[in-house]
Amino acid sequence: MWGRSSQFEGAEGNNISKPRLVFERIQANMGGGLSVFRKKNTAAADGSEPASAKEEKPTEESRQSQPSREEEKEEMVQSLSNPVTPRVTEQPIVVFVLGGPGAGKGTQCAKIVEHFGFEHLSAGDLLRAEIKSGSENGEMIANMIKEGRIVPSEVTVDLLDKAMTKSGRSRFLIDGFPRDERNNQNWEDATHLAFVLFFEVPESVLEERLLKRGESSGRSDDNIESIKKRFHTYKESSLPIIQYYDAKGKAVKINGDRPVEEVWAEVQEQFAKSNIPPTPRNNQ
Ligand SMILES: Nc1ncnc2c1ncn2[C@@H]1O[C@H](COP(=O)(O)OP(=O)(O)OP(=O)(O)O)[C@@H](O)[C@H]1O
Ligand SMILES: O=c1ccn([C@@H]2O[C@H](COP(=O)(O)O)[C@@H](O)[C@H]2O)c(=O)[nH]1
Repeated sequence: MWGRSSQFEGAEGNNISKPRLVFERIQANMGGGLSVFRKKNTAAADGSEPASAKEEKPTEESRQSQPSREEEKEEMVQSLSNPVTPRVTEQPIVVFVLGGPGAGKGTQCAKIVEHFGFEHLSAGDLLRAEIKSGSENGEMIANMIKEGRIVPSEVTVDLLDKAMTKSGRSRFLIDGFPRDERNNQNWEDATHLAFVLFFEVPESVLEERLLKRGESSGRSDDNIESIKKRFHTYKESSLPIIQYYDAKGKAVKINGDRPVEEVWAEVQEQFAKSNIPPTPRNNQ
């Protein structure tokens, strides 16, 4: 599918189903934050299966307590005219930043933040912060990261969701997510996905970069055992997501195997081509 041959070729015929965009949009002023993720039918933190359809069937009582269409419309009109919460009038803009481990996602995101006023949310950073916070999921997350495995979607989307809400911003660079089909299915269309930046870098170069970074990063997964496992997970689970977005015409492939400034020049071109206005960070 990709023009340039890469060591990271996804599994042949991997058929990613279209995300089911069915979760009700919960906007900031409609009770409880900017929730952009579908929260139903996600796996539990221990990886167990979601609640059964039976459990989710509405009862007569719950049906009666549901607002009618008219009530919902009225609520929406009121929320739109509420001057305290103007954000509901626009969909948040999202750019996914994907690529293999060490492809330069974080490096380029830092530059994009400076020039284009995005909020940078690295899923990996959020998970590492969760470990440090002493959360009950900390040990499980730490193990998954060391093993190069993907943390249960519910945990990651919850962290992203909270970070988006807390930021109070309207344009987001989501770095290192979605990483597999489950992550992708949890994404809700309350945001506008502008495009997906995909940094393509040969595996040998990635390995060299990560080992170098490991000399000072202190990351539990910047060692050769973890790196090999991360590459495996990337090829098996993450590349098909990039291919899915490519098929939708959303992926922008960038050769990341060049000096940082050369990569950055192309990233800038891409942002200039998109219709996202360059807003300085403090004007958001
Ligand atoms: N274009 C580049 N050329 C050479 N080295 C680079 C380039 N971009 C980033 N690096 C270096 O490679 C390492 C990995 O970069 P970075 O942390 O930005 O990657 P990443 O994709 O965010 O990684 P991860 O997925 O592991 O979080 C860092 O040490 C960084 O300084
Ligand atoms: O959506 C995500 C993002 C990350 N992980 C886990 O974290 C590590 C490190 O991620 P980086 O993007 O390299 O910082 C990754 O290998 C996964 O174990 C995740 O599970 N889900």
